[in-house]
Amino acid sequence: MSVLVTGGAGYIGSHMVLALRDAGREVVVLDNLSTGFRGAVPHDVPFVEGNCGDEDLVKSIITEHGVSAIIHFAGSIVVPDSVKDPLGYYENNTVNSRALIAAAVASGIGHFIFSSTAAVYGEPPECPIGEDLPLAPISPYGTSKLMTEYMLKDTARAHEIRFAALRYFNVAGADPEGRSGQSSARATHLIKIAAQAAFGMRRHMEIYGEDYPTPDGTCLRDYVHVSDLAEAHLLALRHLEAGGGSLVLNCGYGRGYSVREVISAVKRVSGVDFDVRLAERRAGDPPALIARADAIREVLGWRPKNDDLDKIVAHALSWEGQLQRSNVA
Ligand SMILES: NC(=O)c1ccc[n+]([C@@H]2O[C@H](COP(=O)([O-])OP(=O)(O)OC[C@H]3O[C@@H](n4cnc5c(N)ncnc54)[C@H](O)[C@@H]3O)[C@@H](O)[C@H]2O)c1
Ligand SMILES: O=c1ccn([C@@H]2O[C@H](COP(=O)(O)OP(=O)(O)O[C@H]3O[C@H](CO)[C@H](O)[C@H](O)[C@H]3O)[C@@H](O)[C@H]2O)c(=O)[nH]1
Repeated sequence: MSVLVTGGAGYIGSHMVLALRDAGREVVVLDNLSTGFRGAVPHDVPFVEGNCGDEDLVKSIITEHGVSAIIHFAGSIVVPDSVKDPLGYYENNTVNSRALIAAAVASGIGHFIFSSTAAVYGEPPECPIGEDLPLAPISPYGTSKLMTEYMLKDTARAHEIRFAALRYFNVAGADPEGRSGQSSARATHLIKIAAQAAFGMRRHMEIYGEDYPTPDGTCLRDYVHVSDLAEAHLLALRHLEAGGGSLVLNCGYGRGYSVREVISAVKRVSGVDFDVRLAERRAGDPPALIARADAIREVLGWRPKNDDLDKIVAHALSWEGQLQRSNVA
């Protein structure tokens, strides 16, 4: 029995493919390569280039590869882009997810794991953020993801399918063995940008606002290592396969670091004192997003191995170095 990974050529999906293979599972990847890289998927893993919203294609992959579970990473992920192009985001994140879920139901798939996000909470009234806080996304990106959570909940009531929606906080780092990492040069994420600055690929970087109500005035985020996140999906898959019920869980460590603390860590670990400037606040950035993280540990027995900011930064830098060497070569 095989696991279908949509978006498996992307940043998080490629780490999932590695984790599944390391666990001895059969995998097939479906990705349209809009932001992913063919080279991120090992050559001995079956790869189909196409749209996860193509129901007939998904059904044929399920039949051909004997798929028993789907892990769905495919989607569009840049929050400000979703504000400029809401219908594009609803199309790719919600409409295509609907088609994927329909293909799963029609093909008798019993287990479905979905990449949700802390963005479903919007600007939460309290922090750390428990799963039971109000769901009030403030961007089309967050809403497009929440709508997929709702579709899964309703579908699981009506059909023989159970799901896990994992609400990721800030995903960062790279495979500790150097097999994958965040490859998109256009990435907007803080640690990726700071790593690019450390390698001289940017002349400087900016801090978006230092007048937030936080200890040093910059935003607090809960940075979770991408390999720990992949491990959480494996545990969620085992939970569903063992007959466990559907789940909605935060995936973070429950500790926040400020933008300044992250930049200091990148400077300390890289040994490079790159230029950092102060800029205006970026629209839509909540001051603090920190997970209440006990449920995932209790329910799934998740024991992250990389819960350490310097380690996350070291792995991100190591991957950035590999990327740079391969671009120069
Ligand atoms: N990176 C984060 O911090 C973060 C946080 C919360 C949630 N997420 C979610 O995790 C998932 C993966 O994010 P990522 O950071 O790896 O992004 P990514 O852009 O690296 O990966 C997305 C992958 O999906 C593919 N894709 C996009 N639309 C597709 C479609 N219609 N059909 C087939 N393939 C398609 C892309 O080519 C890419 O390989 C996304 O759903 C995202 O919303 C990410
Ligand atoms: O060059 C930069 C980049 C980021 N930041 C700041 O660093 C913090 C983290 O920003 P990221 O862009 O790395 O991450 P976000 O918190 O905006 O968002 C990420 O996490 C969210 C959930 O927490 C969503 O899932 C979203 O998809 C994902 O990009 C923010 O305060 C941001 O303003 C800077 O100061 N300078």
